[in-house]
Amino acid sequence: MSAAKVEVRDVRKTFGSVEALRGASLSIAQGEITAIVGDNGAGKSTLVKCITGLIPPDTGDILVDGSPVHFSSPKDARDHGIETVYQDLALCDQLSVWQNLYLDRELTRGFGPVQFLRRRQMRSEAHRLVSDLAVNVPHVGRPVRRLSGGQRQAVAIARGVMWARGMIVLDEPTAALGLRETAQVEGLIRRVVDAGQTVLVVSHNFEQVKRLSSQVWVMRAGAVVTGVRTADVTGEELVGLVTGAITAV
Ligand SMILES: Nc1ncnc2c1ncn2[C@@H]1O[C@H](COP(=O)(O)OP(=O)(O)OP(=O)(O)O)[C@@H](O)[C@H]1O
Repeated sequence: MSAAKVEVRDVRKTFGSVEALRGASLSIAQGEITAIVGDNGAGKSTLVKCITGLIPPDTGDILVDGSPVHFSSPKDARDHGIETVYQDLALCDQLSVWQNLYLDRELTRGFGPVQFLRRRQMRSEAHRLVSDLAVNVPHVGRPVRRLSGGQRQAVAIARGVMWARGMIVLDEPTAALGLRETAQVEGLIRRVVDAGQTVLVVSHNFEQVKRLSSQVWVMRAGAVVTGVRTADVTGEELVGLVTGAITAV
């Protein structure tokens, strides 16, 4: 299945007495970069976790390409074409770039219990992907621990591109990066969309949201309070929408 288009309708989630989501709704358009912004505690991570199968909503619907889905694990979301790049990146430091790209999804050949890794094929396909996306890594055989923060983020995104069949979710993709590496990762995110994927990005960086996204949803106190085309809003207005100083543009 592919996840070209995702819709969230009236999703609620409570943790004990905390209402993390109190009826959140939004839509994610195919082939675009959609951003979610909001202050600390607004519910962004919780909403993203519901979309990516990490936690189930209490009530409400998530629709993938128009059909309701019920994810009980990230694997369910992946089976629907949704790949997630979490802030911790989930890379294995001692393994190489290509081994990380195939982590837990290694290509094998053989019969029954006797399986061999297709190392050469994985390495060459990893090399092709990294070249096609112009990922800035020295070579795919290099251990990930020897890469910079930006290069590690790029490897994690490339892994998402490799396995996604429709949508990639990026949680604060450049939070830990300097200016130059941020620019490189933003370039990569644009190429992900050029390669036909849909991107959902959570970011605290309003300038980045302005540079990257076509649509932005604003969350406040567990609800999605407004959605605008990014071109129609200034950075200042975005800040106002997030804080509640303004309610519409
Ligand atoms: N596992 C949990 N147990 C209890 N409360 C939680 C849990 N996860 C989130 N919350 C609460 O739900 C609310 C929304 O949190 P969430 O992490 O979704 O916000 P956020 O917008 O992603 O914030 P931030 O930008 O700080 O990451 C907060 O009040 C938070 O404390």
